[in-house]
Amino acid sequence: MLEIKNLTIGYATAGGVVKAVKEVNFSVKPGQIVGLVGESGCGKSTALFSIMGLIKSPGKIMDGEIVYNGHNLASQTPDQWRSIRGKEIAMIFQDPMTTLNPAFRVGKQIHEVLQTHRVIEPEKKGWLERFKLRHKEKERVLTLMREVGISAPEQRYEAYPHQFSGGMQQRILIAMGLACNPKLLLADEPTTALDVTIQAQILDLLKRINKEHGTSMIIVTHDLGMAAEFCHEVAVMYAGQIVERGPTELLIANPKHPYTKGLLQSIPRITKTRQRIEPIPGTVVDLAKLGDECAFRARCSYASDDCSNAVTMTQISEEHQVRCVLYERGSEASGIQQAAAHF
Ligand SMILES: Nc1ncnc2c1ncn2[C@@H]1O[C@H](COP(=O)(O)OP(=O)(O)OP(=O)(O)O)[C@@H](O)[C@H]1O
Repeated sequence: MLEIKNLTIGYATAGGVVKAVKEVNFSVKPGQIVGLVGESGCGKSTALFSIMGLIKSPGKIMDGEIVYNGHNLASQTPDQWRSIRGKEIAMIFQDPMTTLNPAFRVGKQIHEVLQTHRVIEPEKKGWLERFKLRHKEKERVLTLMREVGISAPEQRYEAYPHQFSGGMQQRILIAMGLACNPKLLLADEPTTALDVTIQAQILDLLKRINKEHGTSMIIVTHDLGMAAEFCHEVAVMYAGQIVERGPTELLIANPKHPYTKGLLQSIPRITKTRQRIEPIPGTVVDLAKLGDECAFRARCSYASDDCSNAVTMTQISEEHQVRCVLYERGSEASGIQQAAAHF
């Protein structure tokens, strides 16, 4: 359904071009949920926004393809992009308060998505037909509100965003995303602004939508624990590159990259009392200063001189890939493979 091929996105800055996304490859199959996971500044949102055609200057797609159902979106005109945005591919943003317009009633805001894409085409232009169309569209809005768990939608249609809690506002955004029955839903940290119990409810809702409508999803999150529960596949990003990718169960049970391992060790677990959480030392490298070397080497306890060269993706098994010199072909000779075995 979606294949990202060798995608590189750069931002022009005073200090030169910063590659926020660098030679990224991943795919999404119909009905699949893929998680893009990593710390802040790793390029997750840039990768996600590019699929919606929302990279703005000084950002630019420098290389690669975004192939959606056989068409390369990266070479589309803004008009072509507009025709699929919201209809085929929709997006839920991180903070509902900045996405919803505080001056308009929520029902009207969901209604507007339907109007923009004309899911229900007017057969004729007479006043009766227009009245019937408006009625049908309002019914669709109420159905959407009910589907995302908003009770008494008839009354709440008329309410303003500030009259809803954070969780309910996020449900409104999900209803807007679903309005045109998209095949692919993109979510940028959809639960970050919510408290834990509400987070779980929103994730349950997204899971139900995925199961009932077969909607594929890409979820961007810094929380590997959340991705482990929610996604079929996980791609771990670091400094603009995917460093490990694979089916969730495989990747969680058998993480290969030191960064993935570090992310896993920093997840608190309530089942283990007095468990020691091991934060990853240091911070994400400054992308402007990054060359071809492994971007994680300064924070990695396994770093060696070999890490100063460009690192390619190594196929661990049919579906599991990792970008680390510990697993690169030829490393056996230098004995590094032994370190990997103990890792
Ligand atoms: N408008 C911009 N101008 C210059 N550089 C930018 C711009 N936007 C992003 N970047 C660069 O791209 C990098 C990746 O940003 P991006 O927002 O995609 O990361 P992220 O992993 O989604 O982080 P977050 O979770 O904080 O949104 C940033 O660290 C920054 O160096």
